[in-house]
Amino acid sequence: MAESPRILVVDDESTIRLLIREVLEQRGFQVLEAEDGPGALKVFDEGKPDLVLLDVFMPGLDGFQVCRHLRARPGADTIPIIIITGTEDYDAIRRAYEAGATDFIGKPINWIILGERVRYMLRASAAVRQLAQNREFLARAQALARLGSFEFRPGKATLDVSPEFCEICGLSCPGSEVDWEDVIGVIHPDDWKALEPLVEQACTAGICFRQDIRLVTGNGIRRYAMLQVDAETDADGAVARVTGIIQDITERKLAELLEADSNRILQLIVQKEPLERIFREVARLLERQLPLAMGVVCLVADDKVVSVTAPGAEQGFSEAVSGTALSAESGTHAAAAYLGQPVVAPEVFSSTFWRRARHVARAFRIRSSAAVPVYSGTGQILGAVSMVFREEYQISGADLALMEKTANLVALAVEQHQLSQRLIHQARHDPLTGLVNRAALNHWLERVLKERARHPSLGAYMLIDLDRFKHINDSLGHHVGDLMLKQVADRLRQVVRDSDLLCRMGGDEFVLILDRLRDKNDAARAASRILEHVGRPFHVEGHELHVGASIGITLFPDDAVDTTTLHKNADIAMYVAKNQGGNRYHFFDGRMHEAVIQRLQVENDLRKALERNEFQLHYQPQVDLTDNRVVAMEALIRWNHPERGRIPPDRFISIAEECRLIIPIGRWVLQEACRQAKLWQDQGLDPIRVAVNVSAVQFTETDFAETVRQVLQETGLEARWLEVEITETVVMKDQEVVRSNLKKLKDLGVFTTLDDFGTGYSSITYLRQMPLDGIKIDKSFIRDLETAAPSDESKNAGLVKAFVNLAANLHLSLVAEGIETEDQRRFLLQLGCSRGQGFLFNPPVPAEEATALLRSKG
Ligand SMILES: Nc1nc2c(ncn2[C@@H]2O[C@@H]3COP(=O)(O)O[C@H]4[C@@H](O)[C@H](n5cnc6c(=O)[nH]c(N)nc65)O[C@@H]4COP(=O)(O)O[C@H]3[C@H]2O)c(=O)[nH]1
Repeated sequence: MAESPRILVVDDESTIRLLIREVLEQRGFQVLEAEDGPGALKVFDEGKPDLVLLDVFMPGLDGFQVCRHLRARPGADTIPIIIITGTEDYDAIRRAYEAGATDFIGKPINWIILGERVRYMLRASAAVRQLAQNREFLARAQALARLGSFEFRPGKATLDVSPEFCEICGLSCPGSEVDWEDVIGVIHPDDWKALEPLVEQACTAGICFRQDIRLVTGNGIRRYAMLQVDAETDADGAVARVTGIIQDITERKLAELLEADSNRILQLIVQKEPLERIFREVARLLERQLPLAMGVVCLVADDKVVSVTAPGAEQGFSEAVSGTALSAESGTHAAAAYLGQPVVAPEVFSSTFWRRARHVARAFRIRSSAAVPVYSGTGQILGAVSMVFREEYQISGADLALMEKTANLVALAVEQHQLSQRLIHQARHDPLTGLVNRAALNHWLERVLKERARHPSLGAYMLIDLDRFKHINDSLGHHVGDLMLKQVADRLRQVVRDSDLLCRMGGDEFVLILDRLRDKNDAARAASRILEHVGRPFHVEGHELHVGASIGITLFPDDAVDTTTLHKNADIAMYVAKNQGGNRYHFFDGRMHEAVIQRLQVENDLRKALERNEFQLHYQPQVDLTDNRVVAMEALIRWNHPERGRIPPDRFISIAEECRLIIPIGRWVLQEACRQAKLWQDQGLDPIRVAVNVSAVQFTETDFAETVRQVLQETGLEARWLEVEITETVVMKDQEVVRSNLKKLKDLGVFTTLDDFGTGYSSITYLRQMPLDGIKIDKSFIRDLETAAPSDESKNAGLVKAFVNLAANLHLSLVAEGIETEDQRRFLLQLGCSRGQGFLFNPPVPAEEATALLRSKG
């Protein structure tokens, strides 16, 4: 049950006090008494009454004074104090109110209404207390929600505002009233432009609105606020009052801004915008979040600050910071990057982080600063994000967290940039040599050609193709080949000037573009230097390797002004250089074109020749030099071209080899020769060996021996009647494959001979290692034998003698080819060579004639 209200009765007359007690206790109140002022204050403090009945006239402290003392007590402002005074004593009544009395009761006291009066006063004071409490709650709630309220009458120069309104706007509002002028003064001018017509409409037409605005307060700190405005109309429909709330939405707005800014920066990163532009946005993001700060983004490399982006900085700031060596004392940016951790300097001039950079701080009026390092995904420090303040500023944990966020954006941008730089580099460069590739060359050349169209000057397009590289690749493997190409690229780099462009087109083909030449001799000199550099021996994994180069040069704009034609021209010139034995350069000449076109024509026709049955085999006998008996037949291919007549093998074999058509053609030769040899046997002729020339390209196919086995099987010829002639270039190829194929042929029972012996490089070691059956001395050694008497020690005679001895030592059969005269035959016999081949005995003839020959001389 609620306790009954306590009433303090203060009167110096004890009878009055008694009477009042009587009346009030009957009505259920508790009564406390005091007979004078000091006693009243004491009882008030101890008894905590809910209402005070106070007589005005008392000795010592009178009622007015007691009333003032009571009101000054904490919590006493809402306690009803009823002054007892004379009814007609208006002066006392006025003074009682001034002293803080709630009401008065006139003397003589009307005892009947006293109780009612007290009860009413208690109820009223409870209501007032409740109201005050509500108001307090509201104010607290508004403060919590950062919500302020205001109202104004249209046309009036002031607004009535709540304390929170003032707090949000940064205004002092005495009497809860503020001038419109002051309010407009804190609204961002751009936002007021948008707001003014809305306020106008609210005042004139009662249109409600809601609007976000920016507030710029005295110390420059911006806040974001949301306004919601409502209008009340009077009975005539005219706007009587406009009320509204203002809410501080800075936190939410900054979070939204942060998200929007971050998203925009991410988009810039994805769009691969320049780093400088992205960093500017990052700095601006920081400044939008912390308007007092200046955002700075630094990149570091080689322990130095290499780039500084600070859009809000005064001129000269970036230059002053750029190049700073990283240390813990050269400013927070350098310290964060140096230490790899966040660094804060609340007071720059006493901070050790600025010890060696105070001049910068002084020059740019920096008072506080903080920085965080920018880490890459792999833990490498890329730079620092920092904020500097021109006022002293206490950097908070939230500020550092914000900087960390932006540092992540910077890291992302840098990594994305590095990645795209790498991709661009990869797309434009040859991974093996690091030189630019074909695509980049075309791009560059097109630009140069366009530029030259406006400002003509002489340039050269130089196609460099290595000689004998394929041989190195085939024999020593791709690994050695690759290392060799790298070394070639390095040597070419030494020759070129900065303004030239060196490119690897693929394989062993390089292009060098020389721009702005004085004359074509400049290009010739460059080509000579290249030949000289590339001609020196290379040392790769213990091998000493020799390659040369064939260089084709074409000039622009003289020969052509487009990339395709320039390349074609250089290719033709290179081809000519190669055909002349390589290790030389050739300038393009319009007449070369015809020759190359012809070559291409041959290649085209060759492709059709097999199916059109245009090949034929001729046979040339090998004879016993003592009695001219035919001991073997060499099959030699002929091409009967429908338009160009008979084309000798020298004119098409190498082309067929280059385009690998030699493989099907060679198989056809093998098949046809075996078929013919078997036919001769079937025709009752004495069996003889048929010798077939096998190209290096064909022989180094790993399944060559298998092809031979199949052909023998298909034609029914016994292996011992087949002779395979390979040249020394074959032996120099991939020796493992060659040895293995020779071994397989030997196992099959096929006879193998080394053709054109003496023209190549085959050493005796090779000969010993290769399971061969015979050698065939090249015709060039036979040519001058006739002029030398047997006793003469002519060079060739000596060599042939040596070959004879070598063959005997290695148990190899020996044949001499190209015997044209009787003297040569005799001489060879004297030297110990008993087998030969040549026009002296018979030129190569078609199969029918060869058959007749066998019939007559077999
Ligand atoms: N000066 C002179 N030359 C003589 C004499 N006796 C024969 N010859 C020629 O010397 C060449 C001998 O063939 P090779 O050295 O294997 O040289 C051959 C061989 O390397 C190649 N060849 C021919 N047929 C084939 C074939 O079916 N396949 C392959 N891969 N190469 C072939 O073409 C080369 C040239 O063949 P051919 O024009 O038929 O030329 C033949 C032949 O006609 C002579 O007394 N004096």
